[in-house]
Amino acid sequence: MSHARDIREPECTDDLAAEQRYVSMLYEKLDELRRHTTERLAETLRQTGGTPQARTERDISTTMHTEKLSQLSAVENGLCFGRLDLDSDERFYIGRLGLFDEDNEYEPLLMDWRAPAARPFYLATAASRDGVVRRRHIRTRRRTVTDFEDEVLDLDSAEQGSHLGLAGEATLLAALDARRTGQMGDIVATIQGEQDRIIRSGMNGVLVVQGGPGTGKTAVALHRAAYLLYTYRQQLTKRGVLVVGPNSTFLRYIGQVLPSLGETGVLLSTVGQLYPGVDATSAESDLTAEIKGRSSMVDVLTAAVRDRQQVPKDYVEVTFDRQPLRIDKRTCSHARTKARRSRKPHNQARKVFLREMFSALALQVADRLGRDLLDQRDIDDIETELREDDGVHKVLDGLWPELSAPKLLDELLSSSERLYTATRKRLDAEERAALLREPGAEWAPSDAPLLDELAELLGEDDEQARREQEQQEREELAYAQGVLHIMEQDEEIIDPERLRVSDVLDAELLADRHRSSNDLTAAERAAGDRTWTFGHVIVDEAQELSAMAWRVLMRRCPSRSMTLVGDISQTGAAAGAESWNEVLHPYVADRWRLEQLTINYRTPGEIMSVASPVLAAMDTDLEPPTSVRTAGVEPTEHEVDELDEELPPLVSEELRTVGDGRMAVLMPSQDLDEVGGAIAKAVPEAVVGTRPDGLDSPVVVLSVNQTKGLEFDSVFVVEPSRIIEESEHGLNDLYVALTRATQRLGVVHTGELPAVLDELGE
Ligand SMILES: Nc1ncnc2c1ncn2[C@@H]1O[C@H](COP(=O)(O)OP(=O)(O)OP(=O)(O)O)[C@@H](O)[C@H]1O
Repeated sequence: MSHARDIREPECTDDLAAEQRYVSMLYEKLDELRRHTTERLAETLRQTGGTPQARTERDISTTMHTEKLSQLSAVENGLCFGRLDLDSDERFYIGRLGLFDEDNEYEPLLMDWRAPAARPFYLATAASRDGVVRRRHIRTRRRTVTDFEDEVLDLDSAEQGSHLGLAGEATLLAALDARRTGQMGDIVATIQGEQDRIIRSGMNGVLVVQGGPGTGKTAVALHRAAYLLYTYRQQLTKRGVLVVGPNSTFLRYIGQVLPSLGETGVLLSTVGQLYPGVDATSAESDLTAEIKGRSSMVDVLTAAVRDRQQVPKDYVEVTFDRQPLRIDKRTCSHARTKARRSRKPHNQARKVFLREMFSALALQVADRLGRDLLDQRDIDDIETELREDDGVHKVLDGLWPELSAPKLLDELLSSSERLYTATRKRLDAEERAALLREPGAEWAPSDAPLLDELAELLGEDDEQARREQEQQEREELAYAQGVLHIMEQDEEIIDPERLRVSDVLDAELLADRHRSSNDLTAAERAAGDRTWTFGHVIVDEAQELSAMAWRVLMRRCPSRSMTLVGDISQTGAAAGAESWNEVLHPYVADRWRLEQLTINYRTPGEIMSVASPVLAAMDTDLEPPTSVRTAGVEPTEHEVDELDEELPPLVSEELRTVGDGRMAVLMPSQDLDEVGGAIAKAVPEAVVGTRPDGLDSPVVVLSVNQTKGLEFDSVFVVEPSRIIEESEHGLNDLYVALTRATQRLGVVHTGELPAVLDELGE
């Protein structure tokens, strides 16, 4: 039972008509705003520039109008979804953005859901009304009002209240019962009280949101991003917001939520994409990922870098100025010590090493020529010649090479000698063997944090970056000159009398325009810049991150303004977290706040009865979340002899029941190729693994760790015993798999069911 009381009486058709009139007026307003913004944008684009300042202003206006337009088109569906009637007889409509009546002193016509005054829509209860008499949930399809649900907040209705204290229960349940589409939708019309408190929590410091499966952690995290961007727009537009998710399938799944809320200034990334230019997705064993995730890898990488700062055993001889020149151990050791003592990163300390070496070698040459006969200028000349000598350079490059993170890591992981030198104090032989791989092998997700760490240890070579920037500017100018040339030729052919392009536009101006048309949002610029620091960082499935991944994220967020959402009982990664304190203590000690979500919106009661004993079997004191609803369907159990033969027909049959919904078959990763292959052969709609089209297909076959954060109308969990045995966090994995379904669950197995699923057998 809800505390919602439907007060629609016979006059409700009038009410519906009245709401339709109001909502239609809002859409007219929206159309008008779109027209106006389109005109302004066209006007701005027509301006040719003039002074640099005018050009900058034009570019800013262009970006502003373009963003405004995409925001206005994003709010088309469900523009208005609520109404608040207050004690004061005032009435507010709540929606996806704010609309005002310019002709009437900017009276609010529609209040943005994030505005402080809209808050009672999510929080007011009969016991704590906050001036609200009635809350109305308005449901629309396209621009038509189809229905509404009223809650009258008085003590009478409080007595009938739902024990879970849900707001807009009928609207909420309708949203939860809807078929899944393969894309996560926003929940802006039905955010619940405990979620709202998290969404609107202040931006400073680290906020951890712990919640069991289906409690809306992902939804809350994304709505929080939208709320923070609205409330702290100035700060956050400049630095951007980073949202980190467990894999690219998940990012595709959540990709539409923020745009549907009109927010585009957010960078979505996996850990494997945090090092610019790399999309690390290659598979690796749990052991390898776990070792690479350890914080002691910092020492390993430091040792690997030092190993590349060599001195000769005795000496190396090169010919300089037709005479032999000895580059000896003592000189090199001295230069290396000086360079290391500079405490600069490797590539910058290299300059110190070279300076020391060239000056020592110049003196050596001067001695040979007779130093008494030379003055300082002569010695400087010798040094210049040494610097320009390829032979000398080659030797010094070998002793202290300039390194890039990808090159060093690749050379380290593909050489057993280098690995031994860097890890002998930290790893045993078996662990070392787990790290060894082929040269040039694809990067795995756990490599990205190592690349980032190495980039820190190596340092950027600014000179190189500057040279590249200058080169790029020269190329842009040459390109612009080329464009002008072609345009002029065309014009000459068409009309020699006409005003020529070059009369109004020179190449530099054109190049400049080309550059500024590359005007990127903070999120886009951040994606290509390893040293970018974000205004706020949100991590979903945060329990999966390794110690090394946390180091990268903390570097990206020196202000420590972060929201971390996750569930310790769902930790699957071998390098993942056992407790939030263990993760955060090294960075913020105990200065972090914890919020908990307790209501499960996804998994129906019948399925949670099967999943809860799995949680109870783990070494945790976490409670399972309370399901908000039942589905009216009991989970099923299917014992089979041959998976390859018997599973595909079961899947086909289930697909017929699911209709136009989505289904997933989840299994141990070791079975994915064979059993997945058999399903794909027999069920043409099936997609196996994390192909981009997987979420759009009626049925997808995934391993458990590929299913993190996702949900489906119906789920088959295959071989639960093997899921438990397959990894160190096997029970957690089974718990994740069992809690992915919104309606129906089937468990398919060959041998005995594990004891934790006794409930199912009964
Ligand atoms: N207030 C709400 N109104 C409507 N739907 C909601 C609400 N809260 C959560 N949901 C829905 O419940 C489902 C589960 O939410 P979500 O995926 O955010 O949970 P989660 O805690 O991240 O789950 P997990 O940890 O198991 O991945 C989603 O379909 C989401 O849209």
